[in-house]
Amino acid sequence: MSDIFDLSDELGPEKVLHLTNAAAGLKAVLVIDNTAAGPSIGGVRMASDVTVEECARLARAMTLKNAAAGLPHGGGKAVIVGDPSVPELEKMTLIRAFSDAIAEMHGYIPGPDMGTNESCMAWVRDEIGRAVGLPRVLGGIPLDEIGATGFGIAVAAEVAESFCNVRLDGARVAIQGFGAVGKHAARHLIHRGARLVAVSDSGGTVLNPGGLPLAELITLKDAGKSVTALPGAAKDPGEAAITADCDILIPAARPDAITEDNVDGVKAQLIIEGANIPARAAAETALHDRGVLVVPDFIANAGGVICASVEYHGGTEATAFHAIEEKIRRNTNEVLKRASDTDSAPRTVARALALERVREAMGFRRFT
Ligand SMILES: NC(=O)C1=CN([C@@H]2O[C@H](COP(=O)(O)OP(=O)(O)OC[C@H]3O[C@@H](n4cnc5c(N)ncnc54)[C@H](OP(=O)(O)O)[C@@H]3O)[C@@H](O)[C@H]2O)C=CC1
Ligand SMILES: O=C(O)CCC(=O)C(=O)O
Repeated sequence: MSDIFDLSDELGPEKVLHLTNAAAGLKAVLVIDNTAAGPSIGGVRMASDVTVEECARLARAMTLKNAAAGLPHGGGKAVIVGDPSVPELEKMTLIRAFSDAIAEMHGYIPGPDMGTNESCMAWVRDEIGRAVGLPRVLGGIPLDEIGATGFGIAVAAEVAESFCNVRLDGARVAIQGFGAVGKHAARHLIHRGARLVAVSDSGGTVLNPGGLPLAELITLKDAGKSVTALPGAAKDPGEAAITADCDILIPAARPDAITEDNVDGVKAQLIIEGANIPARAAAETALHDRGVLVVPDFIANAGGVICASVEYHGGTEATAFHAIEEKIRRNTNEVLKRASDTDSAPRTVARALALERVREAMGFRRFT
């Protein structure tokens, strides 16, 4: 970064905080991007190689996502440097130290993201009194456990059927990342007639053109194993899910999974972005130019934050699913229709729609 304000533009970030606590081994970053529409909501990511830039890009994605979904919340995100699979006591210490460090940052409401879950959010709430994606016993709606985002992905895919040549019934689906988003997206797409042909996690990829067994894959993950432990499937140690022979690709892991280097190998005709910022801009442009329909992250994966917002405002699980279905169906349809009418990339249209809402909200502030 050549200038410390390189990350800034007219929207934000409002705050970029480095949080450290040597005694607890804490190294974390919080980015509150924009709070014009209300206090920011966004997940807490725990991974060994997270950066300030990744956090800022994710926080901006939340600003756009929350605005596109019409939520009374701005965007923020936090990252904690660390291995999410450390023993529970170690993880709890880190999460509690992180919570303590953000206690006064009332413009940020933490939720779960990669490497954190409902229990982590319970520890955050215990420390500072605010968090979403809480366990049921605390009155929360455990958004990862119920698969709020995966459900929204399937709704987006259903809408996308009308804008491309892919039919969910019989479609071959490849999923990168088999965590909270990936496995529930798989479940809901299979329910709609699709066949899972490739799945990956950090251990590698398993492939079977005849279909992979969802229940067995989930059992392996629940037992702390990699999907590559599945017997009887072809295996690849790397990122073969991205270039697998399939009709629908769901990237549901880390940012920048689809790049200029692998985009030519992508065979899917429809990509529903489950992860945040899973494709480099140039790669997404190349896909659009080739006629591949890409439903952008902040439209397709809004299920989690819609659920989080419903929880924060006292709603029920049933209300959350209703809101996810209604908002994602309407937004995906609006974005894909406008994109088709104007021959534009869906992301261009979606961004304009979200920015319009953020700017309108900013117009009500004393300092806009
Ligand atoms: N949870 C939610 O509601 C939402 C999540 N998202 C985004 O979706 C993505 C996934 O989140 P979530 O499912 O919650 O995270 P989880 O931590 O539950 O799962 C992440 C999955 O990705 C896998 N993974 C990590 N690195 C790689 C890699 N290089 N190649 C393939 N797989 C990999 C992990 O493997 P392993 O199991 O081996 O660790 C794990 O299966 C993130 O980008 C997140 O920001 C977006 C909206 C909402
Ligand atoms: O607040 C949450 O945990 C869910 C929202 C989120 O982080 C996301 O959509 O990426």
